[in-house]
Amino acid sequence: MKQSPTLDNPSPNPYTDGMTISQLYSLETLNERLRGGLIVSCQALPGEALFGGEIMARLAVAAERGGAVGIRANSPVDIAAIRAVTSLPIIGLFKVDVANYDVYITPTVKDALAVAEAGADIIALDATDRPHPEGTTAEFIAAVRVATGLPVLADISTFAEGVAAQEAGAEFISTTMSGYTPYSPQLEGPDLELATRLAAELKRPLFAEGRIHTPEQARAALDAGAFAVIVGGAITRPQQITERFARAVAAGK
Ligand SMILES: CC(=O)N[C@H](C=O)[C@@H](O)[C@H](O)[C@H](O)COP(=O)(O)O
Repeated sequence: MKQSPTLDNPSPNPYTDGMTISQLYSLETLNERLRGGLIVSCQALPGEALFGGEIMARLAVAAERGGAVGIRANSPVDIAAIRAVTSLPIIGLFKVDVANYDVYITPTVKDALAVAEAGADIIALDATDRPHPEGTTAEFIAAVRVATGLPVLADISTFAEGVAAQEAGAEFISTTMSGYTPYSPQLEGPDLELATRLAAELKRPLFAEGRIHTPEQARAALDAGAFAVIVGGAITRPQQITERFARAVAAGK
């Protein structure tokens, strides 16, 4: 039986074999491994109680043991720490603020290269129609694919952005940004309507992501046609989970 990697007994790390940017998985293998599965996003920003690569690595190990088929992670430090303890596919991103721009998920080619060098298998980036610091959204997607040699996951907020990202060459599309651009619906739960419409339209795999808070919602996203689901806060952000419980408890006072 395959032993789950642990912090004390990590998986072999292909990124220490003298390679900088390398592809652990072919696109075909990534598709096979991720199809129909749960990807767990392990993220904490500076200022959050769980911030730090070692803690994110522990969350990733817990997610793998629980049945996750992939991990989504932010920053080269966190990605490298997670890469050292798991061989699950990693969707990597780098949240960086750029002056005068609203986009912050892997906004430049330099950020994408840092994510690739840390050991990510897929580069997640903002593929909304908002201004990007390095050319149009389509030009940026193409530049990241060429520079890193890795597949791109386009974080979009609308149907049109999803279609445009596929046309620009993105290998995967995710509904990540629905609710986080001023022109997309501001829903409390997941945007399952967007997932349904895009899954029916796109040839490339569509991930449902954003505010999936229950196993039932995750299942509903797959039933709506999503290729896989990405769940973050509901699994890995205890402060958010506590806040929901605390609100519910307070409501009964
Ligand atoms: C909008 C944005 O910046 N989303 C980020 C993308 O990486 C993360 O903060 C989210 O946690 C992730 O998308 C998963 O979503 P949720 O935590 O709701 O399950």
